[in-house]
Amino acid sequence: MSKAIFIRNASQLVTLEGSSHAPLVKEAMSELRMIENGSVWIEDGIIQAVGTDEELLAEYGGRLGEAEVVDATGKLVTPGLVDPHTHLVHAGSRENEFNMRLQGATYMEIMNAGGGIHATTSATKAASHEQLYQESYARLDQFLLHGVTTVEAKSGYGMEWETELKQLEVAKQLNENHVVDVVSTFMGAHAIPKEFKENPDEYVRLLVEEMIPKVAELGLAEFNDVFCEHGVFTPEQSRIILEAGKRHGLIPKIHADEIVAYEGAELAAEVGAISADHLLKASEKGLAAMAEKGVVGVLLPGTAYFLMAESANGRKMIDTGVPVALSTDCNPGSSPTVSLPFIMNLGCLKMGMTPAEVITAATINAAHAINRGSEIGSLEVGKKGDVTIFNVNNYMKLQYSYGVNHVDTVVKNGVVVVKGGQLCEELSFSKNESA
Ligand SMILES: N=CN[C@@H](CCC(=O)O)C(=O)O
Ligand SMILES: [Zn+2]
Repeated sequence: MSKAIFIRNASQLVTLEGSSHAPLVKEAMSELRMIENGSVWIEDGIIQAVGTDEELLAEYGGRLGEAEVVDATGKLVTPGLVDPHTHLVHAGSRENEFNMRLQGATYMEIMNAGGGIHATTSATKAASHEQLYQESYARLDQFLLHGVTTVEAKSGYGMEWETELKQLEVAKQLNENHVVDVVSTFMGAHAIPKEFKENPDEYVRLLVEEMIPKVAELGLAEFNDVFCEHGVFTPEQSRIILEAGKRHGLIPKIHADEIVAYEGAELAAEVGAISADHLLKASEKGLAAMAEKGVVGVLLPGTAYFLMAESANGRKMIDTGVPVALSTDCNPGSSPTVSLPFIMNLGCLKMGMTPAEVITAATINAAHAINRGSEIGSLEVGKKGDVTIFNVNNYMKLQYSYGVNHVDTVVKNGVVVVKGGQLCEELSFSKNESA
């Protein structure tokens, strides 16, 4: 059992209280439910009280000696950030492709020539379980240093059973051993493997009849994702794959309308996906359907930035009523970053979102995109003690002052794991010890 934590006197404490049941939409995305001079009492890993410092002192003043006090005077306190779309578990990097793209090659040209996702697939296949674990563990440390306490992680750099299994097992082990929570998605449908180029439907059959049932049976993923894109999986193939996942209890997610308009947003609404991600080219009809069905739009402005493409229109999506979340899309090809705060800055500057909206998008709405809205994403009684403290005194400054890591302290499951912007070395980062 961990010591109580008393975070005191934040200049702004963003609670986002009251939105655990459904993601926030439209104007409600700007309602941060902020408390000035705010404090939080966490015990046994769970938030016990949230209010002004005066209110909490009245309730817990007699127990001050029992708690580790974190002075947040002059600081911004938010729920631990949530990243709902990453390709965390992979081996290697692709700076050579970065160079090729700077000289005019496109992402799809590189992939169709056997690079891109295929290059990372080869590196991931060749890596041992231990290598993959260590590389991904180091990335999780970096996520934590940037204020992120929960990360979704997709497989998809195998596209054959053995390597998909290795990626999912690494993700499971990371979730067990690292303080950051890792939520798994099966993405065997990340590309058409080279061996199936002439007969992609045969690979779809393999996914539907063999891989998806095995993943579900082993309990290795909660979600099933597909790259629905011209030249990758067609909407019809995507529908077949997502429906198969549903039959096995895997919740659909979809990489939709990233490079060309392909009715991915419409498909997400039709199959009842929890989120549709990318959406750079999504149609108005598709976005309206997503808004109606409450499908979260996970926007990845870091990918557009890195691929030198025009960002998705976050402003229009919010005004249409789509619940919007933000993510790094951390992957070695189109977004090699772990900085969710930088992505939030891009949300403002490239997608017309406000500083308040991007906080909602990286906390409670991101939590809903991975079915965790009732556990994380807001600071309220009964939720996990996941808190990020920034060295700025107001939420607007977090986006205004960009390119700097403002994270001062991170509390995960009620334990201080980052202090003064550094990982706490005394912690072994084992969940069993921190919870
Ligand atoms: N678009 C497809 N998948 C990833 C990129 C993966 C890669 O290039 O390795 C994405 O979400 O951007
Ligand atoms: Zn992705």
